[in-house]
Amino acid sequence: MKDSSTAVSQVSLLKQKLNSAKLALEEIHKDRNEKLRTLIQFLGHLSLACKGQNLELDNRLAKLRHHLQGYDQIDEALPELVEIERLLKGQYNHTMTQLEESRTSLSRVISQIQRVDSAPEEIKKEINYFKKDLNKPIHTIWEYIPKVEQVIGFYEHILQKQFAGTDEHVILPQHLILAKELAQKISEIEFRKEQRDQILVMKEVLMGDIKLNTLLESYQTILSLLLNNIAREKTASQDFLYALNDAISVVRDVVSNTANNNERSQQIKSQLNKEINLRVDNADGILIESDDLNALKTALTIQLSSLKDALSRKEALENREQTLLRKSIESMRKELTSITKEANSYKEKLFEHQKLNLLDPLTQLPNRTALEDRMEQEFRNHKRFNAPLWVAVTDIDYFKSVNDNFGHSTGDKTLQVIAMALKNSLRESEFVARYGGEEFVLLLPEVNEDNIGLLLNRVREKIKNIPFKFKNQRITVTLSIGAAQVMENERIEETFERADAALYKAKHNGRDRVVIDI
Ligand SMILES: Nc1nc2c(ncn2[C@@H]2O[C@H](COP(=O)(O)OP(=O)(O)OP(=O)(O)O)[C@@H](O)[C@H]2O)c(=O)[nH]1
Repeated sequence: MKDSSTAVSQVSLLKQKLNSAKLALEEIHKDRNEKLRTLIQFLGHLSLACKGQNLELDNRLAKLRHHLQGYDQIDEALPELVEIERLLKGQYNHTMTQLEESRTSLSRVISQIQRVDSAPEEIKKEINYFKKDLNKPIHTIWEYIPKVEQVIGFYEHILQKQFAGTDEHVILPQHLILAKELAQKISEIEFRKEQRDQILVMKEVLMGDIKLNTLLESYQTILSLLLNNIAREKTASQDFLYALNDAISVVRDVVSNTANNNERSQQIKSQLNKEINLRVDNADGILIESDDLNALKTALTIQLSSLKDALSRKEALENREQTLLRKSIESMRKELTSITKEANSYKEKLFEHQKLNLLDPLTQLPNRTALEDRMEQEFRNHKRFNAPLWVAVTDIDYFKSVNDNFGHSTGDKTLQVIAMALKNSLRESEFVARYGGEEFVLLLPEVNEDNIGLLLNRVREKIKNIPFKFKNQRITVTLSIGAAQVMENERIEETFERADAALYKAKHNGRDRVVIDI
């Protein structure tokens, strides 16, 4: 009985121990599973980090993760671990060799950059430091990447500098057209005497093989010359206005001073008049009242001396007044003379300017604006007097070849000679203007239909016979001319268009001829 109860208690003790052993085992399992999970996670990250570097390593890491999923397969995982360790070592050596190779090629690149002479000094210094630093070994790819970035930075710097310094931008056909147009425009603008040489040089450059930068610089220079001229004109008119303003203030001061003086004089004068009247009244009273001649004499003498005194004060006052007035008039006259002079010179300048605005600066012939004015005027006369009026448009033949073969300045001189010859071949009442480029327009009033052909052919022959000699070569320059007469109920602009169309025909039919639109 005693034994059985001992056995029961022993069994119960053993049960207890078994239970607690079970619990402890569960605890160990739990702990192991957690550690395995962490290990698998770690392997997952490791696989990701190594992915793509070595295919075998990738596979083995995946296998290892798989083995570790089950406790039973842990033993199978051990040989995998040894293999992975071997592969990792190999991978490390491979990476180190690659890094060393990359470091050597980076050194080569940097030596090449060092050879770029145009590199800025500060960059050259930085490159030197960088090259020294590159002698130290590189252990990881993460040390290598910033170095590559630095080299790219050096390249960028040098390229930027080179692009900024270069003026070899590509010049396109439209740039050349712009350059020619600019040359043309500046021949139509009147520049100041001291600016003309600069403009001539610029024109020559613009007509030649120009670079884009030079074209931009020319635009900039012309703009600043024009702005400078505008500013000068503004200053001239401002100066005149200031002078006018000063003169007006002086005159206003003189007038107001004179008015003040006058007022004061008037007051003194009226006092003096009162005093004089009083003295005369007193003298009257004395004459009436006095019986004694001696007393009368004495009293009158006193009154007369006071009267004399008042009169001489009045005279002095009037003299002073006159002097002041003379002075005022004199200073006003001076101011007016000076302002008249100023106004005259300003008027002259304006007139000159107006004249210049109507003149073509190269040929000194009336320009297109002047032509438009004259056309209106001639058209009015034609309407009023019912007299014939002709418009002739003329253009130099193959003028481009003069420029191309002998230079633009020879072209300019040719234009000047032809312009003069055209002007000299016309009568006083006739008119010629430079319409633009190598085109001229003639207005011919009072020429009848029978004579127009003769007249224009004479002009054409005259130009053809000018003995031009360029580079020791005798050159004949010819004109093509188109003409039309103003018809009834026609605007002069329409006549112009018909004359222009006739010129086109003259060109088309072989040039050096006159075509009249009838
Ligand atoms: N030197 C100079 N040349 C000018 C001026 N204005 C226009 N030209 C030139 O005149 C030439 C006109 O050429 P085109 O319109 O081709 O005519 P073209 O050579 O005269 O030939 P056709 O008119 O067909 O007979 C261009 O080369 C212009 O540059 C100027 O003020 N000075």
